[in-house]
Amino acid sequence: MPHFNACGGCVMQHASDPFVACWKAGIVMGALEGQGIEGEVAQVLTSPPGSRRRARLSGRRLRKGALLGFHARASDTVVDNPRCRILTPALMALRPALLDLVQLAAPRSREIGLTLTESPAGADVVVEDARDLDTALRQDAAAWAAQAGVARFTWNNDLVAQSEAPWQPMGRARVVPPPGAFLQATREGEAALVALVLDATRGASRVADLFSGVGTFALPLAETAEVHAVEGEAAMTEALLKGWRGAPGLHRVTAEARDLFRRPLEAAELGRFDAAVIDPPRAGAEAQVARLAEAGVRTIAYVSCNPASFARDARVLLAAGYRMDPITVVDQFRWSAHVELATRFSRA
Ligand SMILES: C[S@@+](CC[C@H](N)C(=O)[O-])C[C@H]1O[C@@H](n2cnc3c(N)ncnc32)[C@H](O)[C@@H]1O
Repeated sequence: MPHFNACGGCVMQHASDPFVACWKAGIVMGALEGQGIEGEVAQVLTSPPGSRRRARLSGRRLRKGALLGFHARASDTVVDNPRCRILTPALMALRPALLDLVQLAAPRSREIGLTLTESPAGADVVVEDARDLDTALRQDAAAWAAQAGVARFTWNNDLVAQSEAPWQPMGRARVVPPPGAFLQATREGEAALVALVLDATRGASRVADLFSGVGTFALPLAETAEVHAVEGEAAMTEALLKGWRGAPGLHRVTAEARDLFRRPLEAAELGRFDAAVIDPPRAGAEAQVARLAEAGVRTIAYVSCNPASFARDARVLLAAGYRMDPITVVDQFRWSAHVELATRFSRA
């Protein structure tokens, strides 16, 4: 653990897996207790080392060379980490090329952001806060992408090169997410969450997938149910629908770009669903959960990346008469303080 003391990506690399699992379960239990909820953590499913297939790193150009890594704890210092133990081997193999990219793209005065996503077609690389592209720099950037062998390369929202569409398997569909779009951080974590969601909604024939992203849950659900996916980013719903159209035989999937904080699905709209999946960002889904409770949707599979907002939303559902199943912690951010979980709420 050579970078454990400095790198902010991992705070618990010195601890055993059972200790970290227990610690994370304790964070969830603490959040529930804070809302006066008695709950149970049934299991903790931790993604293995070397499995993070999506990460946002920072890069800084130096007089000689470059730095590439996560930030130091509570600091804006970039910690260069040539032996990172969390990224996949394919992303680590890209590191020498990425250091060249930092030298090409970063202005002297500030760092750049690099969002890396592994796909079966090759890496999807996005740089942000990079130097402005002129003709010469665009050519250099395209040459970098060709030499690095990345599938797609986006520079300050500008598509510079694409040798192949960086698709992701979602059930039997193939989805090409927009550059930098959200994806579950590890394949193992995604598989665990999909299995939990499918299990929680088993038997449902019409499912609302709220905060659907590019279809991580919607497309596997469409094997057995009609799905209406709702997501804030139109580019993500478009990618989802394109993936669905390319996978004949699935049940009908419809999708809607909608801000679920300001305009949650109303109880009247929710009446036609016998199950809902909800996977909000860290803020939780206060407004949407209130409508789900009002509508009385029978089964709700809740996936959360923040135990505190989850516990607040859980309290609303429990007060409305729902029962909460034991919780599964899905740890895609091993050695960090980040905690994700999934459970089912149901009512008769
Ligand atoms: C935790 S991600 C889950 C995505 C998807 N369920 C998955 O597993 O890949 C949360 C999603 O909510 C979307 N989102 C964020 N704020 C939103 C809002 N106000 N209304 C609708 N969607 C929003 C994000 O774009 C992101 O795709």
